[in-house]
Amino acid sequence: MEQNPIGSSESNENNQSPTINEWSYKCQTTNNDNFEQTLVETFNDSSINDNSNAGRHEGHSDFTISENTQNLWNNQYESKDNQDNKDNSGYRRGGRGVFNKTNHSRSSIEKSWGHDFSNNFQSNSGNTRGRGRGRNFTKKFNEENNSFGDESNNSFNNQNGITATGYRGRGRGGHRGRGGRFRENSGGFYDNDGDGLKIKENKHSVPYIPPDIENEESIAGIEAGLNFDKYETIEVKVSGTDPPKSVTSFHSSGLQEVLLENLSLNKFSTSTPIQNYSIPIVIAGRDLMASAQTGSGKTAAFVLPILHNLLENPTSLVYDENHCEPQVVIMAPTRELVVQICECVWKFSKGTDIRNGLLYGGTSVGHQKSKILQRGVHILTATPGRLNDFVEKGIVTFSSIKYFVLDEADRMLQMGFKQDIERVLKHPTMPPNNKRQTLMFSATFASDIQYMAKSYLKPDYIFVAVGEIGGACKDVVQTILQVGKFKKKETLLNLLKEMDDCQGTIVFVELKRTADYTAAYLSEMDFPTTSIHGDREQPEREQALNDLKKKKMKVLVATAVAARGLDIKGINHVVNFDLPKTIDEYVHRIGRTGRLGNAGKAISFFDPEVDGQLAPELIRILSNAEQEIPSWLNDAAAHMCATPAFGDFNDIRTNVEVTSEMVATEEEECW
Ligand SMILES: Nc1ncnc2c1ncn2[C@@H]1O[C@H](COP(=O)(O)OP(=O)(O)OP(=O)(O)O)[C@@H](O)[C@H]1O
Repeated sequence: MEQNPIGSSESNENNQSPTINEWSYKCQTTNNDNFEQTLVETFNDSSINDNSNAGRHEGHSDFTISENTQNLWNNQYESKDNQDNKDNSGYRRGGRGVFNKTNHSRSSIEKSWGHDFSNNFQSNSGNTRGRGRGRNFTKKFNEENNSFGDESNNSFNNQNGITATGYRGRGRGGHRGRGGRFRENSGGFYDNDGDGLKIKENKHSVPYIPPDIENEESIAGIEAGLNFDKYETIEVKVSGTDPPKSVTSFHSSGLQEVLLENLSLNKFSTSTPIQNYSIPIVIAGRDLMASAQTGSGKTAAFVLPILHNLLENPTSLVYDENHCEPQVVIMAPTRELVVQICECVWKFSKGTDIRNGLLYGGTSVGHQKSKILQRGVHILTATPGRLNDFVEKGIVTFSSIKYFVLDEADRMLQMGFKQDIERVLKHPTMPPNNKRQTLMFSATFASDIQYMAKSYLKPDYIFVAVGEIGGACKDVVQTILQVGKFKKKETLLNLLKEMDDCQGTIVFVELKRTADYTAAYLSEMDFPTTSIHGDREQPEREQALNDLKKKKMKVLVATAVAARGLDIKGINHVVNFDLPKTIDEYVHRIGRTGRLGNAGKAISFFDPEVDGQLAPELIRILSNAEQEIPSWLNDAAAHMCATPAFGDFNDIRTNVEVTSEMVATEEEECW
């Protein structure tokens, strides 16, 4: 097994000798002066040894580590500011952060700081420059083993310019036995996670090791809702020569017994139309382009027949200490989505010899490399940037490929990803399309993308469309409100207040900083809120989703990064605080609710000054999904159609003044 890390930045996590009593702090400004101040403090407190993953940050030192581990938490810390901030969300206002030891109980701190206090310490207050005396105690105390061992990330982030970064100690209290984590935030450092991103603030230099897929419970899917039976009534169109006949159930599909057992373990009793059509097509060895509405089970529709075929015709895995040859590559546009797909593969391949691998950015290259090289992988699920990184290094080659799958295929073939997909498909080791099976799935498939996608498929590929291609899920009640930009905040707040319970709400915004501000604002208004966007570090992104899943947070504010594919139980509302640029994106966003026959609600703020060009398409989507169309929207659409510029649909926001740093660019968001 390959033990050596790739790249120098990983050396920290592989250094076996703990830096027991040594703590290094860097307080760096993120402004252009490149001011850097490094504070190095050495503590000789032997009691720290056992829990030396604990770390801390401070702008100015008025903090001392207590005498022993127990005292560390017995003498609790409290933020004076916290009383005012009422922050339960991981978002914090005010940058003073003077934390004093008090005799408060730990639980009171957890309560007042929120679960995420050490994970995401951010000042959003705008007038705290120079006063950044806060510090972040970076490890929560684990009462079970008397040590510090959570996944917090050593960050103190004052948005006014000072960012303290910490070198987490290493030792026995660690995160799965590895060492600490180092965060650079000065703007002058390259990360080495291979996800293709350039210098980016707020990224770990020593990458994150994500948790392994844990258990069935943690990845349990959504349960079928009352409208599940309506799937039967949806019209299905199939084109292509001699398409294999569809089936009517999992049992009649001829899937291997072990897969049927796993289906029943996962409460998949009735198959959905896309599964009924895709399973026989893939089993028969045909290429497939398939479209079906959001939340209707497309993932299982490709995972199950692939697993079946691998089990029916097993071939030896090729791998050694330097490289591996997956037999299946599944690609998807976002990190969180590839994790989810891999979980699906994992739960259906249980009890078989199928080995799964996962590659995505924002995580440790060394860890992922050692994982896939340890035992080889049949099925590799990956984001494009990280996969190409591994391909360029020769760690992954494609000579054994039997299946190539693009989930969210239309997105994968658009700008930002297309080149990466081509690099994979044109790799010298990749079998040509007549020597592999290629499968493409999405809820949306614009005709130009379909046309482009054809070139990657065998000429006799099958096209399956369940319902309207690109249509919205009819189980989502869509409401469009006319809201100008200055009224959005207030309208959002009122909406949340009017809900019986806003648990499970995703608020979509266009800009990363809007995501931060909105999340901070809602937190202050007593709605536990977290956020996900491209500037958040990977552990924070995963934490945000977990917090929503586990109902620690009620609201998730998200950019495009969460628009596609994410399957989270209990999402009852989607709010488009900002409408997206394209109607397809709208369909995917509102599809985060109303999944698998469950009811959902989507409320969108339509700002006539910005969203006008979306009106005609919005009306089409609403009308096809049998939704109410406000008369003012008809007027807006009529006005737009009369405007000569109409038709330049992908360019609807060119009149908005935004700088490149403000925009959550698709590439950045989706990798
Ligand atoms: N036949 C089934 N029986 C029970 N649950 C199912 C079935 N098929 C899928 N599911 C569950 O339904 C949910 C939605 O499935 P999935 O995420 O594959 O939808 P999708 O069509 O890919 O959606 P999107 O277009 O948003 O990516 C998941 O929680 C999945 O576990």
